[in-house]
Amino acid sequence: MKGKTPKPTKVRGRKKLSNGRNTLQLHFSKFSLNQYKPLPTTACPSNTFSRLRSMIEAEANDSPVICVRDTDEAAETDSRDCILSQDLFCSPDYLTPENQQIFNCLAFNKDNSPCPRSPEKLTTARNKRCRLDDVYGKSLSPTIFNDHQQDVELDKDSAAEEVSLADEVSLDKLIVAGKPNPQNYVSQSAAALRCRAMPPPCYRNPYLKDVSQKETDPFANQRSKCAGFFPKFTANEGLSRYHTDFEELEQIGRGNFSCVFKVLKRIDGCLYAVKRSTRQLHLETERKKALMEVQALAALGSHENIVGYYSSWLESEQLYIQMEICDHSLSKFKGSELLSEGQLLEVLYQVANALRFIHEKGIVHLDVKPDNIYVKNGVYKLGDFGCATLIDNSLPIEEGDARYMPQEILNEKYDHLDKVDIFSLGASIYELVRKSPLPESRCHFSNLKEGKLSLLPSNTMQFQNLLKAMIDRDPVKRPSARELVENPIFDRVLRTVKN
Ligand SMILES: Nc1ncnc2c1ncn2[C@@H]1O[C@H](COP(=O)(O)OP(=O)(O)OP(=O)(O)O)[C@@H](O)[C@H]1O
Ligand SMILES: [Mg+2]
Repeated sequence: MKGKTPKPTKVRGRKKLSNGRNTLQLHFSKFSLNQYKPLPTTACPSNTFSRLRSMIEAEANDSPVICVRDTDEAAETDSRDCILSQDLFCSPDYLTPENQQIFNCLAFNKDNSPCPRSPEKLTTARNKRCRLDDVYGKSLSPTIFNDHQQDVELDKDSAAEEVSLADEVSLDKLIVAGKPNPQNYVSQSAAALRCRAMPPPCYRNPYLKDVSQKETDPFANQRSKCAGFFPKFTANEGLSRYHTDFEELEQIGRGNFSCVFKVLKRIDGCLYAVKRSTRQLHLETERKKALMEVQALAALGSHENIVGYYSSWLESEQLYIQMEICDHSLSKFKGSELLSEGQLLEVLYQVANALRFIHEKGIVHLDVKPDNIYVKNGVYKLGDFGCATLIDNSLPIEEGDARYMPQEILNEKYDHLDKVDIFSLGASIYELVRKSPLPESRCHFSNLKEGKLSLLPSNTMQFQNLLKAMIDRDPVKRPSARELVENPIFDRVLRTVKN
């Protein structure tokens, strides 16, 4: 079709551009990386490259055929073919000479010409063979890989096989060599590259029963054979997503398991909080456990009184969670500033609202405490879902800070998990009223766990009775989150908000 840009097709590691009528040929087939010496900018053959550029433009404009033959081999090739060297345009980064300046000469970006596209995935036998060659290290100069690296030999029979794409990344056929065959080998770097090509597994979100029934990992078999090859992305390798995407400004918090940083996201210029696990999660079981926090946040979706969740990823075996940034947590008020009853009712109402939302979704928090309630522009938000679990007791339970836990959970009775959150919220408010931290030792806080509150002379009886109900020894007698937000005591709060 006139003016239609031809679709690139990958042939034997080269890019073919042809619309059948107008043809453009570019040959660099003898352009070996070993031979390549970067040209000084002044010595750049600008004529050749400007011709190259005008040919590409002519091709896009459906102009007449122009052929440039830079090599002898090019002359032998069918003039209807149009080949751009795969080595030139589609090499993995580690093959590219460090100081390569060829694109400077092409200056493609100046006129916003599109970047060369990655080759499309083909299923032809020729293509697969070509890729197999790569695995065997034939098509890559051995000098590019480190010769001193340990070689891994491939099963010879597999050389003739047509492999599927999944097979390409399979190391089923790799056997640690007794005697390396120089023809049939793949260096560890190449094997590692194959492993890198595997997408990470899809974890099942246990909080979304209907959506993700099972984990999907089509590469599970191959993955197990790649142990030791998985990349450990670090800042040193320049592959850190954290450092690529964010500018770290300052540390704003630290918990038992993580550090939280105030960061600037480079691409959108906005501030976020990024929480990074302090421990490295070496085992899959550890990773899955840590992931439950983000899975809970993701399953919940957004709510004004829950800290906003944006994204998460694993890097250097640590979990990173990108969240909405808040001003500070309520622990700031412990023992120092006095919060009025009106302010405390505000906290109570908003956090109860968050609890109502999460309980209705079948999730419980299990670590409600002032440290995990954040404030942003006067709005209170529940954060740190590291202990979140399902209300129906179908997931493992790891209770949070023992100071805020009711007796039944310490006795491992998990029948009313939603009421555990109610108790913890009551205990948190009680702590803020008293301005002194709840005692660490068990005997000292046994009164609270018995449902006993000391008198709070500066607070109304209505307020004290509500707190007392929230920390009742019997979980059944505690109000639910819904009953809590519907309590007439909050009419005051709502009236103030409306005004
Ligand atoms: N989104 C946020 N905005 C502002 N500060 C935050 C945010 N998230 C966490 N923080 C701060 O970082 C501290 C630690 O965060 P968090 O409680 O999530 O870590 P943790 O290791 O899971 O803690 P814990 O010891 O309670 O299990 C919080 O108490 C709070 O002060
Ligand atoms: Mg915390």
